[in-house]
Amino acid sequence: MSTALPPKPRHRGARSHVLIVASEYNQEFTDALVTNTQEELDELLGSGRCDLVRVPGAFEIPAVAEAFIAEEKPDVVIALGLILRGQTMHGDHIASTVTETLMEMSVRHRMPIIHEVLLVEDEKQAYARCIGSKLNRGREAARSAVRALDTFAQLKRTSTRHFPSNA
Ligand SMILES: Nc1c(NC[C@H](O)[C@H](O)[C@H](O)CO)[nH]c(=O)[nH]c1=O
Ligand SMILES: CC(=O)[C@@H](O)COP(=O)(O)O
Repeated sequence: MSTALPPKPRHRGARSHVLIVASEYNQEFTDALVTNTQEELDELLGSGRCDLVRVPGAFEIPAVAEAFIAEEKPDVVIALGLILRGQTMHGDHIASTVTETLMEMSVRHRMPIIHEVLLVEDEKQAYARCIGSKLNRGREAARSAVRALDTFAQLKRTSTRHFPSNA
């Protein structure tokens, strides 16, 4: 287990468009994830556009993110959700298919998609990651998004092979 959040990055890029897609299931925890992500983004990015879309459960995150990517072309997507392991494998199935789909989308669109759709054993683990400050995955998501934005912006500036519109 990681016991420390990544350090706060310093954003060097231009105004960015961030899209947060967050599920509502386990709402006490997912609302806290959203709030922590938004607060950290405000601090790190300052200006820029940040849209928030809520969906019923984690399973709905990839399809809605895909639709918004096609329509709105954000610079980065942050996926937030909380899957509490139940008595069956249902939660595990959701977690693995969401993980695989988000990765596939990130590679296909060549854009950063930050994955904080958490799979936890119990409410204690959920509290520590969504509400507590030490392991907060909302804060972590925002920091990862800002770092990824800078990495992709740098790549776009220098690469004409991967981004032919630079040529
Ligand atoms: N059990 C959890 C779910 N289940 C709901 C699914 O994500 C989905 O909405 C449903 O199967 C209809 O397609 N979702 C979570 O986000 N967290 C859970 O713990
Ligand atoms: C309904 C769900 O998605 C989830 O809570 C599954 O729980 P369980 O595995 O106990 O049926």
